[in-house]
Formats: sequence, C-alpha cells, structure tokens
Amino acid sequence: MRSVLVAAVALIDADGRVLIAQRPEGKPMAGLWEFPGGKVEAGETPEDALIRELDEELGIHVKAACLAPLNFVSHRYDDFHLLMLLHVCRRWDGSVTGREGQALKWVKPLKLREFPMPAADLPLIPDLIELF
Ligand SMILES: Nc1nc2c([nH]c(=O)n2[C@H]2C[C@H](O)[C@@H](COP(=O)(O)OP(=O)(O)OP(=O)(O)O)O2)c(=O)[nH]1
Repeated sequence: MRSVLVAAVALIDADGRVLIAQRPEGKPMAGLWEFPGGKVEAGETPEDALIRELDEELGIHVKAACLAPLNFVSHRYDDFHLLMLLHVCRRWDGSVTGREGQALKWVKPLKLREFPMPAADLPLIPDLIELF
C-alpha cells in the first residue's frame, strides 16, 4: 500500500484557539476541516515541508525552532497509508490568509469535534485539549 508522509501543524493564537482549514472542492476529502500542512517531498525534512506549505497556503513565515512536535498518527485509509506528524506552533510572522481560497477557522480545542475532520485527525484532538 502507498505510504504518504505529511507534516501538519496546530497553529495556536493568543486566545488559545487552533487554526483549521477546509479542504477545497475537487480534492480528496473535500469539505473536511484539517490542520494546515501537506506532503513531505523528496529531499525535504518534515520541518522544511511545513515551512514551505505554511508560506504557500497561509502566507506566514515560521521558523523551525518554533515548531514543537506534539504527536503523530499512523492511519490506514482505503487507498493509502498516512503517517502524519503534528506539530504545535505559537509564533509566526505575517498574518494568516487563505491564499488558496480555502475557508479558515480559529477554534477552541474543546469545539474541534463540531467540525468534520479526516478520520486520521480524530485521535489528535485530545492532545490539543490537554495543552490547556
Ligand atoms: N494537511 C493535512 N492533511 C491531512 C490531514 N488529515 C489527513 O488525513 N490528511 C491527508 C489528506 C491528504 O491525503 C494528505 C495531505 O496531502 P496534501 O493536502 O498535501 O495533498 P492533497 O491530497 O491535497 O493532494 P495534492 O494537492 O498534493 O495532489 O494528508 C490534516 O489534518 N492536514
């Protein structure tokens, strides 16, 4: 089975809310709310990939030193295996903007369950709740 390595992040604002982004129409899992991030490409570290994706998707600049590992998930979807590394980040430069037209929401961790998320993400919610 194809294996995909994804680096993702819970950006946390001053009010303790987490940023989620809605997957656009036309993509697999369209409409679900996810943590920003994406696939780690050949030659990249997970941190490199995340820094690149945050620039492309949200227009913000993040330093590797501001990315703290929180947990990972190993999840078998029907057609691929996902290994996703979730980081936490509270510091960035620039203002968060949906540069790819995606909807964005800042959500308290206790409210994350109100938003439909990919199956792989659900076990990560308690980790975010425990941060506070
Ligand atoms: N960024 C992110 N991806 C997630 C999460 N949960 C989850 O199952 N995924 C999956 C969806 C995708 O299969 C993969 C991330 O890949 P991606 O967003 O870079 O790529 P994509 O599927 O949109 O496809 P493509 O544009 O690269 O062709 O990880 C999550 O919380 N954040």
